[in-house]
Amino acid sequence: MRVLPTPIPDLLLIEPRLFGDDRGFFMESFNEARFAALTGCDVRFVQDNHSRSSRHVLRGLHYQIRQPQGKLVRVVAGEVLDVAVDLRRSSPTFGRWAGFRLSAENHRQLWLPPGFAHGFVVLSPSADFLYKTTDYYAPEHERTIRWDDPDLAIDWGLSVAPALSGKDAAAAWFRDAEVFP
Ligand SMILES: Cc1cn([C@H]2C[C@H](O)[C@@H](COP(=O)(O)OP(=O)(O)O[C@H]3O[C@H](C)C(=O)[C@H](O)[C@H]3O)O2)c(=O)[nH]c1=O
Repeated sequence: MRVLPTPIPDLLLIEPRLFGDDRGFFMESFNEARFAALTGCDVRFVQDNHSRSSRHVLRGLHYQIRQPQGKLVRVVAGEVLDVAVDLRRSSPTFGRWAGFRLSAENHRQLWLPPGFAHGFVVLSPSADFLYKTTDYYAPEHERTIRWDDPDLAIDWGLSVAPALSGKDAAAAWFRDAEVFP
């Protein structure tokens, strides 16, 4: 397992160690002790999620303002552009975004600590997105920010309009969003 730095210091890109042979491959997709040793993050995951989306579906930007969730995300089929936005007002990278291609081919994972908005857009015909969270889903605390917010100016690499849920189509502007201290 390798931990790669990102433009936002607390966001970590993780490359698990792959053991390939003539049958295919094996990898430990998560190892608590190794994760803690390599990231310095001693976390407890309480929920595993799995979503499947077709090309150009964009889910996000989502976060929980209370019971904020740390997320360890990965793709097991297809490819996405995964985006995190720093919503911690005290952070030197407040309002900054960073995007990473996660795919079944590169096996890369992204660790987002609590305090980030998260979203992804599907680049392949379909994508299966798996992630662990450090707190439970709490819809009453969920907040959304528009994918196309002009102040964030996220480059999703899209040449067509994304497919959004009603909730995401009606998301808040970043300037009006509740953020973290
Ligand atoms: C997130 C979640 C959803 N649900 C139910 C609620 C809805 O009836 C249905 C679909 O929910 P939603 O449209 O919010 O799903 P996504 O758009 O994939 O939301 C997720 O997408 C972005 C990328 C994230 O980072 C968050 O983890 C999460 O907000 O699943 C649950 O029962 N438990 C859950 O943890």
